Amino acid sequence: MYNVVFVLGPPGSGKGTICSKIQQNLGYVHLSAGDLLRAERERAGSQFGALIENHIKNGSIVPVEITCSLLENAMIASKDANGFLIDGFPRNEDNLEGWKKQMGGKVNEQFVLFLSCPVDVCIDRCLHRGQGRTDDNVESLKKRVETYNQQTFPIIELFEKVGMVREVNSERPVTEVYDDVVKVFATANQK
Ligand SMILES: Nc1ncnc2c1ncn2[C@@H]1O[C@H](COP(=O)(O)OP(=O)(O)OP(=O)(O)O)[C@@H](O)[C@H]1O
Ligand SMILES: Nc1ccn([C@@H]2O[C@H](COP(=O)(O)O)[C@@H](O)[C@H]2O)c(=O)n1
Ligand SMILES: [Mg+2]
Repeated sequence: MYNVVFVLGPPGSGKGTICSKIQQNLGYVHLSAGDLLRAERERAGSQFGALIENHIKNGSIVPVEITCSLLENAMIASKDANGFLIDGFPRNEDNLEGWKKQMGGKVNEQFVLFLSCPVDVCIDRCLHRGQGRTDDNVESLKKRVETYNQQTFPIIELFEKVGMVREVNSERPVTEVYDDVVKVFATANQK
């Protein structure tokens, strides 16, 4: 059974940055739902390229059947990992229900790492990220934040109700954020 940690937080809260450090040091494999969708968008012959780009530009959420299959295929391709960091998923009810349907019984969900950071700081980070993302502009960011507030935060609250959320304030320098995240993993893995 795969160990899974969901990593959630507003756009630009530092999910990818922290996940890549955990991957380097703790042996978890980092799977970013957004990165997998961007790779599928670029894949020659994909039937989903235009649909994915439309959702990404509008900050809306791609149907779970597409995203969950990309995640499961990536997990199968790294089946010897200690565990997986599922970055940016589940983002809404459709994601959560689809995941349960497709992955229920196949995974051990350890906890949800919630990187909390004020939205104005997050937006500023995205606008200065310099990766040429088609959604790092003021118009798309407004929509992404709205989607986060209306659809993703309620999912975090659902996980909170069942005691699965570990919140780390990611407004601080990366080294400080990472130190706290390592403590969260140490506690979870000593059980
Ligand atoms: N703690 C931090 N302090 C300052 N800058 C940070 C911090 N964490 C990440 N950054 C920077 O902010 C930008 C966004 O970080 P990152 O891509 O990790 O966020 P994300 O949560 O994955 O965003 P998205 O949801 O848009 O994919 C990057 O340029 C990154 O270098
Ligand atoms: N579960 C998800 C995750 C992402 N998306 C789409 O990708 C965009 C970028 O995601 P990042 O995590 O890389 O910021 C996001 O705004 C969505 O359009 C998705 O549909 N479902
Ligand atoms: Mg990211």
